[in-house]
Amino acid sequence: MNALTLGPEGTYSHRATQAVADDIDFAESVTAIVEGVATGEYDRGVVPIENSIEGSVTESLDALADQRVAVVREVVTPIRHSLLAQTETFETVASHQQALAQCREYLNREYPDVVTEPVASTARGVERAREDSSVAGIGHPANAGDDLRVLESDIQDRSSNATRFLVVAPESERSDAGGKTSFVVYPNTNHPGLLLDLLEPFAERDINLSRVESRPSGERLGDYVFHIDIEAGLYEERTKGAVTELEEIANEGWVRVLGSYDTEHVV
Ligand SMILES: O=C(O)C(=O)C[C@]1(C(=O)O)C=C[C@@H](O)C=C1
Repeated sequence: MNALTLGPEGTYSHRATQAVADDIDFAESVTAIVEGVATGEYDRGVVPIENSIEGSVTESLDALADQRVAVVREVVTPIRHSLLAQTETFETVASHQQALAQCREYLNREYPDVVTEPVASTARGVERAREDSSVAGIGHPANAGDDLRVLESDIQDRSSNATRFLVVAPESERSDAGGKTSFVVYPNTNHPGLLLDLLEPFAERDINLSRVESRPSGERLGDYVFHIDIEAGLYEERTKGAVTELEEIANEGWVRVLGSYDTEHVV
C-alpha cells in the first residue's frame, strides 16, 4: 500500500504515516495529499486535522470538503517539539505555522527578538536550519542528525500537546465499521436555529459529538460548511436514522458522509 503525506522526510505527518503504510511519498501541501488520493494515484493520504493547542488545520478541512475521499482511520500522536540549530546564536526560527503557534509562549519568553518564518512543514524548517546558521528550526528531535544541535527539548507550550491526523482513502473504500464517523454538511440555507436543527438528530439519538467546526463556504459572506464528528459508527441504526434526518434538513445543499473509522494512538 502506498501513502502520501506532508514532506520532506521527518515531519510529524511522516511519523504518523509510518503507522499506516511502508511505501511513503511526500507532498508540499495537505491539499495535494487529499488530491493524490482523490485522483486514485495513492491508496492512502495522511493529513493533520486538529491540534490540542492551536485547533483546526483549516487547509485539511477545506480539502476534505472539496475532494471526494473517505476517512478510514484517525491517528493521534503526542507532539513534542525541539529547537534545532547549528549554534545558539540565530536570528530566525523557521517551522510550520502550527508548530510556531504551539511554541508561541516559549518563543516570546526565551527569544523575544527572533523573527519567525512559517514554512511548509517542521522538517522543511529544520532543512532551513541545516542550510543557514542564522536559522533555527522547530521539529522532532530525531531530525537533528549530525550537523544540528538540539538546543532545547519539549518547547511546546503545553506538555499535553497532541495532533490528530486523518487517514484518507478512495471514496469506494468508505466503511460503516468503526466507533467514530465524520460528515461534511453544506446546508446552503440560513435561518434562525439552523445549527441547532443540524445537531438535534444526533442529540435525540443520544449520539455524542466529538467536534463541530464551521468553515466559510466561499460562496458568500456568512455562508458555512459544517464539519461534524460523532462517537458512533454508520453500522448503528441510530446513526443511519440521524443521517437520513440530516440529509432532509440540508436538502438545499449536500451531506458528505466521509465514513466510520477507529482511532489509533501512536507515540
Ligand atoms: O510540519 C509537520 O511536521 C507536520 O506534519 C504538520 C503539522 C500540522 O500541520 O499540524 C503536524 C503536527 C504538528 O501539529 C505540527 C505540524
